Amino acid sequence: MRSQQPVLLDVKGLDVAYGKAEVVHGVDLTIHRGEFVVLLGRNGAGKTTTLAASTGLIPKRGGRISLADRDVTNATPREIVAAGAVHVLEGHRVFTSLSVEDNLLIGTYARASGGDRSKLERVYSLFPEMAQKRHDHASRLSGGQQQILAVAQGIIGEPQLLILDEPSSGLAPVVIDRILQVARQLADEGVAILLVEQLVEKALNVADHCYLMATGEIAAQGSPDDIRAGDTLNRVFLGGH
Ligand SMILES: Nc1ncnc2c1ncn2[C@@H]1O[C@H](COP(=O)(O)OP(=O)(O)OP(=O)(O)O)[C@@H](O)[C@H]1O
Repeated sequence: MRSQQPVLLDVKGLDVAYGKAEVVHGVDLTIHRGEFVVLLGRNGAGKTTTLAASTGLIPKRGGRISLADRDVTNATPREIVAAGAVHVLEGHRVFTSLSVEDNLLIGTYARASGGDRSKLERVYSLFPEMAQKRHDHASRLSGGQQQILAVAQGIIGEPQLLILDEPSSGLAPVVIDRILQVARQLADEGVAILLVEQLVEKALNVADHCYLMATGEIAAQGSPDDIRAGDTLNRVFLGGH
């Protein structure tokens, strides 16, 4: 059964176009408080575009978006962050000329807790390797470590909704598992998670609810078990939908 918590993010009838090419058509997507939602689909299905339009990063052609009972359809990315949603972008890189710790502190400025050092310890306990490297320049981190730092930068702002666009890309399997585990832990603590992920089975293992996207539309939704049970996964990933 789907979460009974109140709806946190409500996307209705979202249409997005790049120039004349409409790539997202009539997408409806809801996330409840503390729910872990995964958005799956083949390359080019429109997942990243859906996230970016939902957080005000790219313009919408149509649709309405509400976040924590506020209409944020026309809100700027900054207003969306202030309303409680932090979006960690695909392939996000950090400020390489700053230390790990300064990069994290920037994350606290995203929300009202700006500059609050007390938030650092929590993130260091989730990602101990960041604690070890707290005084290193982010340029000295590997690509994978920078990716973890980007996720940590999102978490430290204590969002109500954390949006993660392919946080696993380029990471070793063991690191991917850790990031997904941390995201699951946050959801258990009441933070809603919206994850876009190519690693279908790993994502289904941690999510509460799944949306499958194909050619700019929601092709199916359900619990991970529902999604595994039907032929929808094959249809969306292998078929020509
Ligand atoms: N800036 C852009 N300008 C024009 N077309 C774009 C732009 N970004 C994405 N597209 C096109 O929009 C469609 C949806 O892309 P999008 O990146 O949202 O898909 P995706 O499901 O996130 O794929 P991936 O898993 O590869 O990131 C694709 O056909 C893509 O080529």
